[in-house]
Amino acid sequence: MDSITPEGVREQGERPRRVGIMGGTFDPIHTGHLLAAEAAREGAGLDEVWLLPASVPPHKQGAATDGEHRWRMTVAAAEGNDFLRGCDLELRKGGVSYTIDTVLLLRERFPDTQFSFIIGGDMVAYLPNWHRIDEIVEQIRFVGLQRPGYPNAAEGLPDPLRRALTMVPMPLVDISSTDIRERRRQGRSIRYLVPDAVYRYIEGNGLYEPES
Ligand SMILES: Nc1ncnc2c1ncn2[C@@H]1O[C@H](COP(=O)(O)OP(=O)(O)OP(=O)(O)O)[C@@H](O)[C@H]1O
Ligand SMILES: O=C(O)c1ccc[n+]([C@@H]2O[C@H](COP(=O)([O-])O)[C@@H](O)[C@H]2O)c1
Repeated sequence: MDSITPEGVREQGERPRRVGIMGGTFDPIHTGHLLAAEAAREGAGLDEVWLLPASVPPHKQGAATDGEHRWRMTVAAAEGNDFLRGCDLELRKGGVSYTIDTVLLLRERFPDTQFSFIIGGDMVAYLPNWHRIDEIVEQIRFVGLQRPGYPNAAEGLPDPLRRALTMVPMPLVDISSTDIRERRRQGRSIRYLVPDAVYRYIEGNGLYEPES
């Protein structure tokens, strides 16, 4: 039975902190990522979202920009938002960033935290192909960002994956890191596609410029 304090406030005990992990290559981190983090936080009732840049992403071809630059852009993107923070666990570890390894480490380091992994709607259908996905599903939940006007990708998934996934709505934001890199190569503007602090970092460090 819950106790009633002298002030009449019911004490229900603390619930575990809920943290969403938003993993990505973040080359560079952009406004679409931040809107996704915020939609997941609100839609899934998360207390915080941790932005986790991968060291070597498992399913991507080609080398990503140096991890230190991607980390600094991630920190810059999180600036000024108390619900957002960077997590450098995969960059510190190095090598290919399989989510199962990260999840096991996080569970060990933060046993009282409830973790969810946030993924874009385009990723949901590929979840069954993730390395040791059966073990990941035993450890954490997923939050998928539903694209408006698109069928719910979760419905095609087998159980228990389907049960482990919560879909939340997010406005369609047609921004990708690939497009941002391409714009820089062509000398076109990327202003407002990335947060101002990230824009200044990219300009200040001459990132994604055409090879001279
Ligand atoms: N515009 C967007 N809206 C919603 N989710 C996004 C968007 N862009 C990326 N994501 C999601 O963010 C996560 C990390 O994405 P990633 O860092 O690979 O960015 P990207 O823009 O897709 O990169 P690239 O163009 O280099 O493939 C993935 O789960 C991806 O689905
Ligand atoms: O572990 C896996 O097999 C796996 C396969 C594809 C993607 N992921 C993770 O999903 C996140 C988004 O990946 P990406 O390639 O869109 O940057 C990132 O944290 C990856 O490490 C993980």
